[in-house]
Formats: sequence, C-alpha cells, structure tokens
Amino acid sequence: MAATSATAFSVISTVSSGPKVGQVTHSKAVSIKFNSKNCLTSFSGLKASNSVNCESESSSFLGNESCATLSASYCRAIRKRSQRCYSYVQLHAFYKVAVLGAAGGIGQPLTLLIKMSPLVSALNLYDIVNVKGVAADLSHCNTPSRVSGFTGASELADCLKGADVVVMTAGVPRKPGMTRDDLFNTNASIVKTLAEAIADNCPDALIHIITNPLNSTVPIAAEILKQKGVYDPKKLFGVTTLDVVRANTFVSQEKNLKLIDVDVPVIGGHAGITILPLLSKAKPSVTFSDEQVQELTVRIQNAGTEVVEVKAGAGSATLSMAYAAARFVESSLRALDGDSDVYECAYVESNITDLPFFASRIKLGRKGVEAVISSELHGLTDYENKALEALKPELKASIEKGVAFVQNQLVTA
Ligand SMILES: NC(=O)C1=CN([C@@H]2O[C@H](COP(=O)(O)OP(=O)(O)OC[C@H]3O[C@@H](n4cnc5c(N)ncnc54)[C@H](O)[C@@H]3O)[C@@H](O)[C@H]2O)C=CC1
Ligand SMILES: O=C([O-])CC(=O)C(=O)O
Repeated sequence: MAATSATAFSVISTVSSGPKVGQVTHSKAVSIKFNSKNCLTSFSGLKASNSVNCESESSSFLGNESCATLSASYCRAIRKRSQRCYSYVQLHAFYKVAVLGAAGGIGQPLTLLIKMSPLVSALNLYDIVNVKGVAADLSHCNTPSRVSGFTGASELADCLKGADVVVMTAGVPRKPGMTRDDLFNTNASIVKTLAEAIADNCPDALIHIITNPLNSTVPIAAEILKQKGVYDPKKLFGVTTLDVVRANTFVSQEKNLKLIDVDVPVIGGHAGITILPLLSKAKPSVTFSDEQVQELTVRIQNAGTEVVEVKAGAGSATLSMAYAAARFVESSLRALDGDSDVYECAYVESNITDLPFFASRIKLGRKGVEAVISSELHGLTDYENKALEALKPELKASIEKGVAFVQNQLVTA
C-alpha cells in the first residue's frame, strides 16, 4: 500500500541548531525533500511513493555534490512542468528512536535500515545480550544518527529517555508446528516489563509493537500503560505492515503489476484467519476469480508460517519484517515531522468494529493516529464479509487473553 499519496512537490530548506534530544553533534542540516509522483525513488525504498530526501551536510549516501545537482536539476524540471515548486525554511526535526530486542533477527537489519533514515538523530539499541557489539558495528556507518547500545535492566531507562519512537521486537520467534499464540507465555512477560519501562521513561513516545502474538501483546501493552496512567491510544501500534508488504508483493506478482503501484489494505489482526487482505479494495483495481481470491488470501494469511517452515527451526521472518517495520518507522517519523499525507495499516485501538483493537488503514499525524479509516470496510465482497465475521471471535479471544494476563498479574501481586 502507498504509505503516502502526496503529489505536491516541495522543497524544504531546513536549518537546525541540532538534534532534538540529548545529542552531541550540532550539525546544521539543510534538507531538500521531493515528494511527487514523477520523482526519483528514495534511497531506502521505504516510502511507497516515489521520493527523494537529501541533506546537504553529511546525511545522504549520494554525497553532497550529487545531491545538490540532483536537487537543482529536478527542481528546474518540476518548475518547468508545473510551476508549483514551493520553497520554505523550517526547523527540521531530528528524532530519537529506541529499538528493544535490537540484537535479534529482526532487530539487527531493522536498526541498519533506521540508521539510513535522515530523520533520525539518535538511535538507541537495547537487548539483554550482544547489543553493544551490534551498536559499535552500526555506529561506523556514516549516516547522521548517533548509535548507542544499552544492555540489561539497569540500562533500559537510559535507552528510553527522550525517545520519540520505541520499536519493540524483543521476544522469542516461532518454530515449525507452533502458532503465534504458543509464544504467549514467554513473550507476554517480556512485553509487560518493557511496556512498564516505556511508561516510566518515555510515556509520550509512539510505541510500535512487533512482538508476537501481536493480537494479544498490543492489548497487554495498553493495559500496562493504563495502569501507569499514561495510555494514549493514538500512540500505541501493532505493526502489521508485513501483511501489507506481502499482499502487495503477491498481488503484483499475480497480476504482473509494477510493485510500487500496488496497494492492498489488510485488516483484522496478525495471526492466521485474523489477517484479512481486502483484495476487492486493491489499487490499482484488479479482478480475481473466486478461486484466486481464496488462494491469495490463504497465502497472505500463511506467509509467516511459510517462512517459519522453510527456516526449519532457525526462526521466523526477519528481513522482510525489518523492511516492513522500517517502513512503518519512516512513515511515523514523516508524520511527526509534519507530512500531512501519511497512511498505513496498523493494529490499533479502534471503534470501526465491535472489537476494541483492530487493524485497518489509519492516517498518521504529529500526535500518532489522526484518523482510523472506516470507509474501506464498506462495500466488501461476500467473501470478505464472511471472513471478517469469522475472524472476530478469534481476535476477540486473543485481545481478552492479553487483558486478562495483566489483570491477573495485578490480582496476584
Ligand atoms: N509483527 C510481525 O509481523 C512479526 C513479528 N515477529 C515477532 O518478533 C519477535 C522477534 O523475532 P526475532 O527478531 O526473529 O527473534 P530473535 O530471537 O532473533 O530476537 C529477539 C531478541 O529479543 C531479545 N530479547 C529477549 N528478551 C528480551 C528482553 N526482556 N528485553 C530485551 N530484549 C529481549 C533477544 O535477546 C533477541 O536478541 C518474535 O516474537 C516474532 O514472533 C516476527 C516477524 C513478524
Ligand atoms: O509467523 C511468524 O511467527 C512471524 C510473523 O508474525 C510473520 O512472519 O508474519
């Protein structure tokens, strides 16, 4: 799906006195952003729409000269074409991102991708093992963010303080034969502990939860934040971007479409039948036979299991998940930075169904979820309507299991 549908072209000459939070470097960054349908693709490829974002000091892999040349020539071209080249000066935002579980299979490639983001000034890595080496390694990349490693409970608070976005990918992955729910007993406690630390140290951060079983871990985090009196439903996200990434990939392969154009919303949750791709809402509009719809839906629902089985005991999806999570981080940072046209699917507190948490398309803004988009639930096919009704009892049970876990802990404490 397109993370943004922005078509206007803008040039932002940005002057900054330095990073936003507790950062040693004080670079004066001048950044130029292009955001246009006809524009060049971003270096990270994480923006679904075509874009380029380069900074004149130290940030881009393109190097300053090529960036400037590229920017100037593109700007001229756009000016000629549309006479709509906006230029303005603003303080550029620099953000601090903390990744918990950063030394793991997802954590390592994810932190590498985040390290490539020009919007990040500080990248904090936390894990219970091996993280200092990962941080040292990553810190040698000549991109703007300053990397720090934190390990063990005693360093968790320092990792989190001042974070704008926290990504939680700590916890065990599946092995063949397991469901995501089989991870509950181990991962629920990990999520609880980390959510408590987030509540204590960076209650205003956007929280991205990757740890499975997602359908339950997000409600667990919500309950913890509520207990701590800092719950903001607009800032808690279950990351379901991988389902969208898979749906886009499989649909484009099936229909021989250019990947960048394909946008398939995926709703519900993140396990088995709770993952519901809305193929009837795919853009560009595509038609499938009933058999194809059934096949594609099941493939998207089982894609995680497909990887678990092929990995044969060595874990679950890591690289595609890192890619998807980095895209969600990038979208969140762009929204925090004032981009007013950022849409993603995510599992959030919602009232568009009778379930308290539900994945759907959302609009991201400076304060997190700006709107939960309900319109895509209208006009579903019979197949999608039946699948939606069928997923609800399972999703409801997973949500209740998460809530009960926290409430039982309260009773036994
Ligand atoms: N939301 C989604 O779409 C997806 C979710 N996942 C989930 O992501 C989680 C992580 O997967 P992988 O990175 O492959 O696992 P992994 O085992 O490779 O890495 C997990 C990391 O978490 C760390 N960790 C464990 N307990 C911790 C704690 N209390 N505090 C901080 N760090 C801790 C471990 O030391 C390890 O480095 C799993 O639960 C997996 O099921 C995986 C793929 C997709
Ligand atoms: O299948 C798993 O266990 C990991 C996961 O959530 C995915 O790949 O979608």
